[in-house]
Amino acid sequence: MIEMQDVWKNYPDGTPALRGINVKIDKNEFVYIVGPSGAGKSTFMKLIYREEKPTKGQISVNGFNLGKLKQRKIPYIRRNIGVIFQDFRLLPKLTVYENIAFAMEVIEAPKRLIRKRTFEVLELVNLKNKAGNLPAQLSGGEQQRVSIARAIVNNPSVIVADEPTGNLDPETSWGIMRLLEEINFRGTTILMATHNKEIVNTMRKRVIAIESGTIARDEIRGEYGYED
Ligand SMILES: Nc1ncnc2c1ncn2[C@@H]1O[C@H](COP(=O)(O)OP(=O)(O)OP(=O)(O)O)[C@@H](O)[C@H]1O
Repeated sequence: MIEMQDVWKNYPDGTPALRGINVKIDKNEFVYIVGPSGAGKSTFMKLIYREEKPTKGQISVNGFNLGKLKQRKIPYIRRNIGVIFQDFRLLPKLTVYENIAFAMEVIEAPKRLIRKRTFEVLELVNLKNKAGNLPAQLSGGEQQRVSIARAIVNNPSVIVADEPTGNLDPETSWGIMRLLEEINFRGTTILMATHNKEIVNTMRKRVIAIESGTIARDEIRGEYGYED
């Protein structure tokens, strides 16, 4: 469960990005974060995976207060939250297999488990046959599937996806959405920031709209609501 109480974020240069966010997201929800460019969506996500800290207010993930988190507990939170980006962010010199396994190596998982689990997620994203390829040898959709495999390999309870279909054509985007739906169905909470009107309006999930750093809308089976 994710909870924010009166969360504010000003960047060091003074830019106000979030202004008094209150929200609760339950285990197993699928939530779209929408809103105009610059509204604060990425900042909202970054606070959750602790890339940024709030200027004011409280954030908790699975009962852990992120503000009071001891340094040694940070790996636990990071492992519990998988992150997916628009530009994939795979390590270019590592193979598909190695990119995924690396996420388990950094948390010092046992070798045998790494091998077993990496093949398991490669199977789930249907890329077993590309295990030995480098990212540059894959299509955009395939690269995004590798990044999804990497995000879920440590069995996180939450996936944060910041415009995961932003660089993909419509058909490939739908493939990614089916995969995220499957992962959600298996019990992972998913937060996805997107500008994709068609996806939001077709899937009809919870929609949180952020405008000028505040929550302008929060609907259970919401719509995209903008024209871009
Ligand atoms: N590191 C930073 N330093 C200063 N200002 C920042 C920083 N990151 C974001 N901002 C500013 O904070 C505000 C919110 O940005 P954010 O990236 O969260 O918006 P967004 O809704 O994700 O936008 P987009 O849809 O274009 O990705 C914007 O005014 C932006 O310029």
